[in-house]
Amino acid sequence: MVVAIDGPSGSGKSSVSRGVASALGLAYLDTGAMYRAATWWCLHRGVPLSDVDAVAGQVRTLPLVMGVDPQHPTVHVDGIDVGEAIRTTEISAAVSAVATNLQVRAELGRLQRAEIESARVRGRGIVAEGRDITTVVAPDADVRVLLTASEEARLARRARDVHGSDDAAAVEATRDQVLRRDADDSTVVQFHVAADGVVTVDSSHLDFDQTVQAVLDVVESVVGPRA
Ligand SMILES: Nc1ncnc2c1ncn2[C@@H]1O[C@H](COP(=O)(O)OP(=O)(O)O)[C@@H](O)[C@H]1O
Ligand SMILES: Nc1ccn([C@H]2C[C@H](O)[C@@H](COP(=O)(O)OP(=O)(O)O)O2)c(=O)n1
Repeated sequence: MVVAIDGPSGSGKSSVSRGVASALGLAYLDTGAMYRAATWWCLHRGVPLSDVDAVAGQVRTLPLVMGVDPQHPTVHVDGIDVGEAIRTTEISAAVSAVATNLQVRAELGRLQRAEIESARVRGRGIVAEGRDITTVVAPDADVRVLLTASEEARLARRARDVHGSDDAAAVEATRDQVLRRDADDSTVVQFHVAADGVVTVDSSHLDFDQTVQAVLDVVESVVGPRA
């Protein structure tokens, strides 16, 4: 089974997808981490992100290994564990420049399809999450979900993650990496409105466990009850 989940920043894609994958015994692919790893690789190699062709060339050499265990997802580039390095504010601020490069999207989309196919062939199935999984990377997925949440809820969640608080100052400090990044990313991929056949789950008024359950309910409604 392939489950595709898209949505904006802070909607809960990564955490909820991991919860769903764990509950169903599926692999888990964080495609945002692949764009972050590509950004890290270009900066590590001194490639200016404004040079579209140089970035695309560098990403074609990306020696990326994604660990797809939902309990312990990992990201290695050239043998280096970059799991923490790709979550820094520097990468969060820079990643849209790489994610809006259409040559990069073609290359990473190819890698993502290969990961999904390899999970399918191994008979394990996978939950893949990002911005264009339901529409471009795996439009034929068995289950397709758009996970949304109000701007207010998304900002508060990210503020708690990054600053340990959701007071006004923390929310303001988070605005760039949530709303500006979504606005930039939206110029090349549409993840605010569900495409045909994609089920919307709005997590604004749900807690984490309720959101995982809501997605599991969608899975069950599409593929039937689990054995
Ligand atoms: N339904 C929810 N209610 C409250 N907090 C949530 C919910 N879903 C996710 N979170 C929390 O919000 C934060 C952002 O979630 P994350 O999975 O990183 O979102 P995304 O991958 O969409 O950016 C995390 O700390 C996560 O635990
Ligand atoms: N399938 C995808 C996944 C992520 N991206 C882009 C969008 C984001 O700016 C970056 C990082 O994604 P990530 O899911 O880690 O972002 P969050 O911080 O969880 O909101 O990559 C994309 O363009 N397409």
